[in-house]
Amino acid sequence: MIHRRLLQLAGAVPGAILALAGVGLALSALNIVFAIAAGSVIAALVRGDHDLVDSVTVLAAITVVRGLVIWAREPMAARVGASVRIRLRRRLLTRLAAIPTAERDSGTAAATVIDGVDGLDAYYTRYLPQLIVVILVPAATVLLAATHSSGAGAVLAVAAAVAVIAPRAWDARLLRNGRDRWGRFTRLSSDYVEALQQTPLLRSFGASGRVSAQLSTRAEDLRRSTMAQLRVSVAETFVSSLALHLGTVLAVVAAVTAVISGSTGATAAVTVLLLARECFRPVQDLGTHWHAGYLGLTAVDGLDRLLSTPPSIRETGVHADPAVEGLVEIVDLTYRYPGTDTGVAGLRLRIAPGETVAVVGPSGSGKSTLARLLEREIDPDGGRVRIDDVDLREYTPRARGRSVVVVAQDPALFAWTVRENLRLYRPDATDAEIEQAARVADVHEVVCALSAGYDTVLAENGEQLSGGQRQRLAIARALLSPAPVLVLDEITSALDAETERRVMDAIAAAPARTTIVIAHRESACSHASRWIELRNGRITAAGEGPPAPRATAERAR
Ligand SMILES: Nc1ncnc2c1ncn2[C@@H]1O[C@H](COP(=O)(O)OP(=O)(O)OP(=O)(O)O)[C@@H](O)[C@H]1O
Repeated sequence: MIHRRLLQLAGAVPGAILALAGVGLALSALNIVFAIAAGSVIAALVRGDHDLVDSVTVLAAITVVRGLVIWAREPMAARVGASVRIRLRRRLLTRLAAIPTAERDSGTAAATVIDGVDGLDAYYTRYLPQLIVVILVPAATVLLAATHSSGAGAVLAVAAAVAVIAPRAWDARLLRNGRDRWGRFTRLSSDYVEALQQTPLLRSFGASGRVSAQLSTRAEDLRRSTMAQLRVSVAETFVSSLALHLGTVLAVVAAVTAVISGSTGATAAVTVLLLARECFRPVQDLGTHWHAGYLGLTAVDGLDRLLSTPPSIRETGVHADPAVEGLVEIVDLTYRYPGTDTGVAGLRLRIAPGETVAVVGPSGSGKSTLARLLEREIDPDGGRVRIDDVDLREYTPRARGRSVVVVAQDPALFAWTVRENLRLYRPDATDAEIEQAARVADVHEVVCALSAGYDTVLAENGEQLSGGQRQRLAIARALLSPAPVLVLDEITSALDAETERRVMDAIAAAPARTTIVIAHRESACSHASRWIELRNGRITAAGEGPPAPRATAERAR
């Protein structure tokens, strides 16, 4: 089955598929020559002719060349497969990066990017090249067999056609079952990812048993769906094999009948038998590759869905120079989450270079949405954010990353060394600069206490650290960034009052940057020269200096 969408998704593979098909054709040609040569050797033996040195040399040479071709084909197929997988994964990951975190389903995304793409490998590198071989080789073999016995040629032609065409009757069903199975598989993956992420929570609420029962039900659903698919697959293979075996027997019977009737020589029967094998070999191989490759076919919907999810942002900016001053202008900024009435509306704010502005407001008032817009995780429906007179959308991703850094409340850390994590925004930061940033963020002592200090490899998302330690590492990482605009989104929520004061004092004492502090607690805003208050996505109050403590407490309600 040729799936046009899969060909489009793979990109520039037709050349590579044709090359692999060429190798397959060369192998089949060698097999056919071998069959003809072997037929004449056997016929010569039957005739009592023992001068077989030349013929045996030819057979040995073909065997060696065949071995070499097979040896060359495997790395070639592996290379083509790897290049298709890399290209597809790059496209998928680029698209995933443009989908806001809240709209992603990690389990489905992981299943699609890992299993779905892996499943396609066999389709591109085995099935499609073999399809070309199947179109040409059986036809050539039938013609050759017909020169020895027209009856045998006719039988082979019918059997090969049945073996190739009959299983297609099940294709639609197979694809339908495959899609159903893929849907169940991705659902199970999502549930597993979620259960693994939330294991401590589930355990503490005594919900592990319930979730594990739900996982068992989903796993059973998947098993049933897989068995249904296998049943169709077995029926299809049975019909195909029957055609191949009956075809071989009937072709030989036809050739032997021709020999008995004297219309052809004894060599013909042997040659037809060997040619029948070569006529059906590609068809059998196609069946095998189909079963390996159609797993990928069933993933095509998932791939397509991911690739056609509209990105929340389009990277079309060409402004490659990062901002230097850090002048932030928010002009009539409006964003509504799709299908809701929530977000932010008509925000206007001008922040001078080096100024610190606090953004306060009750939960759900739009503070993090503003941070997302400043980071360009999402694009506004109306209005704009300008940094140093350039619209955020006009920066290239690299220039934007060097202009604004957002530190989130629950920052992401990688399973790299502490040093590599800290170098995220500035790969060329020296060890001394890294240590200095860690001291400013009050996390140097914590890092030194780790088994290998700055060379300690963190667990996934820095899970061996406390929430507050992770926050401070993220602050140190942001301080190392050359970006002149820093957005701190509830970064001290996990710190005690004393550590929060030290960290905020140190940030304020660090070289001046434009800083936007989003916080519930007034203690995090003590260095602000101005504050604004958001309610229901709008600026409802503003003032000079840090926000008043009482007012902040009221706002947080
Ligand atoms: N992905 C989303 N899809 C739909 N609505 C959302 C999404 N994220 C946030 N919202 C809604 O947008 C509004 C603003 O949310 P936002 O996260 O910006 O609030 P916040 O002020 O940062 O709250 P908090 O102080 O609790 O972090 C809320 O009403 C929230 O429910």
